[in-house]
Amino acid sequence: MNALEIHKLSKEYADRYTGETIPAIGEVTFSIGAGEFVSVLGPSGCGKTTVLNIVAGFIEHTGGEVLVGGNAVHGPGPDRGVVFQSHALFPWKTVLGNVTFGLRMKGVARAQREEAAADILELVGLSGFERKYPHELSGGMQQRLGVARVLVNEPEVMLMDEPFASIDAQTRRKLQQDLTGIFEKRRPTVFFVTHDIDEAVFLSDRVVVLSSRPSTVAEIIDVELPRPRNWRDTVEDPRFRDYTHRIEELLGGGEPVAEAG
Ligand SMILES: Nc1ncnc2c1ncn2[C@@H]1O[C@H](COP(=O)(O)OP(=O)(O)OP(=O)(O)O)[C@@H](O)[C@H]1O
Repeated sequence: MNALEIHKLSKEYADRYTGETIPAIGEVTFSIGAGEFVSVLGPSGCGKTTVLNIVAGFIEHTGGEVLVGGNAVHGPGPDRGVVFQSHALFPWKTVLGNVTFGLRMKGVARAQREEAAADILELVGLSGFERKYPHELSGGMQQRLGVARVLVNEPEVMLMDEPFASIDAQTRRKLQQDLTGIFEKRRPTVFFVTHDIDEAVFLSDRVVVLSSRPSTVAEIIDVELPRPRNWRDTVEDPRFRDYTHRIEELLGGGEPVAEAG
């Protein structure tokens, strides 16, 4: 069974002033297998965040179906964990308090939640920072804490909406590398929204490219690059450029790739 199934999803917004109907998502169908990393890319305003927010249960869809672990989505739930761009950490809680919050809500005993938190903090490179507060961490560390906080709850699907968008280019590369390492060790199911083609190809098993609004799936690219991945080796693989060129073409921003021969 797929961890996430999106079937003929559509969404219309009503314009707040005119009441006019705005079709945001035309018809989108794709699925994500358990333990798979799938990115969604598309032109600005095509509805990527809308799809993610529907899967998260933050907004209702107009048509079609979204299933998480076989159950229809009609609101937020603990089977989905969202990593926000702006971290959404609790500023008054320590690193440990932020990571264990979800487990506490689920009634997991203290010893068990602290053990789970220790594992996750080790995985994301935040061991030793348990007693710090979010404001004492760098932007990159806060982002890793955001990932840890979601991962520790072992959601059916982890949703990430441009988590690195507000981070400087240098740190961003490092965080992408870290996220790949975390993914390869834990294999969560990830639905990742991004504008960055290189990022999508580097991180993903598959990239879903959406058309402009009202969006449909233009193409799904299977990224057959070996894991474990690191930036240096991955960009040197000629297939990496083939994938990014193909996506550029689909988004209408790149030169057509010359036919071989
Ligand atoms: N609450 C809303 N009311 C009306 N229209 C909306 C609302 N939210 C989004 N839209 C419209 O729906 C379309 C899709 O928006 P969405 O933010 O999902 O796109 P996106 O692909 O994530 O955009 P970007 O690439 O710029 O982040 C846009 O045209 C947007 O203006």
